[in-house]
Amino acid sequence: MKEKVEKLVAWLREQVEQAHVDGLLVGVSGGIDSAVVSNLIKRAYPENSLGVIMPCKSQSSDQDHASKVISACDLPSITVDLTETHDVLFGTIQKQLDANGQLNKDQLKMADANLRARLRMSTLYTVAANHKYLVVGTDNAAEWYTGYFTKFGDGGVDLVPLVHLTKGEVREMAEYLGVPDEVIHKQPSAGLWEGQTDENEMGTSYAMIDKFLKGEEIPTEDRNIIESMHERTAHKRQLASAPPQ
Ligand SMILES: Nc1ncnc2c1ncn2[C@@H]1O[C@H](COP(=O)(O)OP(=O)(O)OC[C@H]2O[C@@H]([n+]3cccc(C(=O)O)c3)[C@H](O)[C@@H]2O)[C@@H](O)[C@H]1O
Ligand SMILES: Nc1ncnc2c1ncn2[C@@H]1O[C@H](COP(=O)(O)OP(=O)(O)OP(=O)(O)O)[C@@H](O)[C@H]1O
Ligand SMILES: [Mg+2]
Repeated sequence: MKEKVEKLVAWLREQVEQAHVDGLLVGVSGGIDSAVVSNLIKRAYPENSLGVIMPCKSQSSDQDHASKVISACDLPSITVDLTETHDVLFGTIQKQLDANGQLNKDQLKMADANLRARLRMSTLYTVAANHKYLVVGTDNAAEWYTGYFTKFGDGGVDLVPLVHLTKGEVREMAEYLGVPDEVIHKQPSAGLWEGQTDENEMGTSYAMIDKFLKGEEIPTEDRNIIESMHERTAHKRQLASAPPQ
C-alpha cells in the first residue's frame, strides 16, 4: 500500500508540474473517496493543497464527517454553502419553464440532484482559478465503469487519481492513510437527496461491481445491471460528439 500511495503522490506532483500550476484541491463530502484524495493531495503538496466543503441541503452528519477528514489529514479548508444558490437557480429555472408552459416536474427530479453536483464543480473551478490549483476528482473504477457520476458535475475534473482502484482498494487505502473509521464504514452516498445510498439506487453492490471488474463470476442479475449501466453511460467517458468534417 505504501508503494501504491507513493506512486499516486508522485503522479499528482508530475501533473501539477506539467500544468505549471501551484497545487491541488478537492471537494470534501465526508465520504471515503474524497477522504482518500484529501490525504493524497496533502501528501503531494503539504503547503499547497485545499479541501472545499460544499453543503447543499446536505445532512449535518456529512459536514461533521468532512470536518473529521480535514482534521485527520491536516488539510487547509474552506466551506462554501450552496443551499441558497441552488434554491435561487433551480427556482428561477422552474419559474421560467412554468411561465412558458414547459415545466415537467418529474423530469426535473434528477436534474435538481445533478444541479447540486454541477454547482459544486463550478465552485471548485472558481476556487482553483483563484489559487492556481488543479481540480482533483474522486471517481473510482466502479463509478467510472458504471458511469455512476454526474456528467460535468463530480465527473468534471482535471485529474482522476483513483480511477483504477476498486471500491475495496479505496477502502484499503483509506485504512492505510488513517481516514476516520466512521467515514470508512458508512454507506456510500452521493448525498443528492435525503436517504440516498449508491447501492439502493444502482440495484447492485460495490462488492459485486468490484468482483465483475476483477473478472470474477457474479449472479446474472448483477452482471446485467452493471453492463447496462456501462452501455447507457458511454457518452460520459467520451468527448462531446462532433459531426464528420
Ligand atoms: N447517448 C447520449 N449521448 C450524449 N449525451 C447523452 C446521451 N444520453 C444522455 N446524455 C446527456 O447526459 C445527461 C444525463 O447524464 P447525467 O446528467 O450525468 O445524469 P444521470 O446519469 O441521469 O444521473 C447521474 C447519476 O449519477 C449519480 N451520482 C451523481 C453524482 C454523484 C454520485 C456519487 O456517487 O457521489 C452519483 C446520481 O445519483 C445519478 O444516478 C442527459 O441529460 C443528456 O444531456
Ligand atoms: N457536500 C460536499 N462537499 C464537497 N464536495 C462534495 C460534497 N458532496 C459531494 N462532493 C464531491 O463529489 C464527489 C463525489 O461524491 P461521492 O459520493 O462519489 O464520493 P464520496 O462521498 O467521497 O464517497 P462515497 O462514494 O463513499 O460516498 C465527492 O468525492 C466530493 O469530491
Ligand atoms: Mg458520498
